[in-house]
Amino acid sequence: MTLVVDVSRRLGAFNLDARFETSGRLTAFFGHSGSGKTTLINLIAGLERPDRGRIEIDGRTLVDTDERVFVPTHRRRIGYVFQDARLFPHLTVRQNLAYGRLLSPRADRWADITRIIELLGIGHLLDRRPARLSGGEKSRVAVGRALAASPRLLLMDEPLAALDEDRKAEILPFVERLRDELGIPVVYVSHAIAEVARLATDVVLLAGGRAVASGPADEVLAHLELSLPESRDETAALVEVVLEGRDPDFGLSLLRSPAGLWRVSRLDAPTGARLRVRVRARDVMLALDRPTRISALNVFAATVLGVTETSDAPDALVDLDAGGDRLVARVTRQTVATLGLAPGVPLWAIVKAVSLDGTAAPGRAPLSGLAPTGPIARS
Ligand SMILES: Nc1ncnc2c1ncn2[C@@H]1O[C@H](COP(=O)(O)OP(=O)(O)OP(=O)(O)O)[C@@H](O)[C@H]1O
Repeated sequence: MTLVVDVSRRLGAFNLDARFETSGRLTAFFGHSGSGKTTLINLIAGLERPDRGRIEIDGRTLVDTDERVFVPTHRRRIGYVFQDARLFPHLTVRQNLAYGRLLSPRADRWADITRIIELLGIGHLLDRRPARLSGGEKSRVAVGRALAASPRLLLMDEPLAALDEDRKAEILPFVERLRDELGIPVVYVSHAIAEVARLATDVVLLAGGRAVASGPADEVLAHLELSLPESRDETAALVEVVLEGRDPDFGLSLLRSPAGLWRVSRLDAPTGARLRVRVRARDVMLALDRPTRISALNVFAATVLGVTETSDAPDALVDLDAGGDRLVARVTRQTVATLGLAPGVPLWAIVKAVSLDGTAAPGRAPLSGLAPTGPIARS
């Protein structure tokens, strides 16, 4: 799916003026509160009209103010999961799902309800009414009802916002299954970076009503602070690893990626699990000589790909290639000068900590078995 957006919309004092294109399997709209995320998905869903502009999905125009095209919401075939589940309270789960199905024209129905029920793990809830469901169960049923309408695109507006951490952890694997097994493109609104890092294949960053960056998740998050200076500490590389096993002597988990072997605190996942770890720029140090006798366990040979000055004057971001893995380090501009950091310079990257968001790598996810661990593994 390719989603093309170029729209303006004024709401009181707020001006949305966003332009981007995405073909992601799961595109996250990430931005702080009030940045325009909900306004944008309301425009895509057809719940609001832009003052100016155009929205297209796979070449099909949904809105074009110049051409006076406005496809009404019910003809767009877009599923919408709201922050609150908005289930019909007087209907059972089964009837809520059946209602979703009724919304789709017979000829366009691809949704297999049995498969959706299995995928979301809601088979045991079918005869209950929403009042007898937990928050997490309501969210899963709301996703099921949206899918039952055989949408071409699923919009999810902070579907986990009302849930506590345990319930969130329960739902995230289901979102991963949607992304990886159902093949339906998802736009997922969030202001939680760990969720975005875990789920997104692509990211659109919103700030003050503008799309300030968009592209593959790893590229956007590696330069996050260039577009959102306030998210400085979250600037990070995403590294796909395989859990190779456990170090018998010290109980550390061993992760393998093209850069080499990573040692992190014990991770509760099956051997062979494919995971995505987040390596923050602030947690990577650089050395021209191979460091010896240091406390950090994860030291990788790398080459400088580029140096970018940040808006914070003393700092720079250094992009690195570590055997095929992309890493990013934040150092001072003085360090750039002293070490002579420039494209092609070989060096050593010392990783001080790795974030484990209970993350399954997009497209190659194990379906279960990964319980989220503490957020940071010191190494
Ligand atoms: N109908 C309206 N009239 C006036 N201002 C509005 C209206 N709807 C939204 N706004 C304003 O537009 C801005 C963007 O709102 P929006 O809900 O799109 O942000 P958001 O990024 O989704 O925020 P959050 O993460 O808090 O849900 C906010 O400043 C909001 O107050």
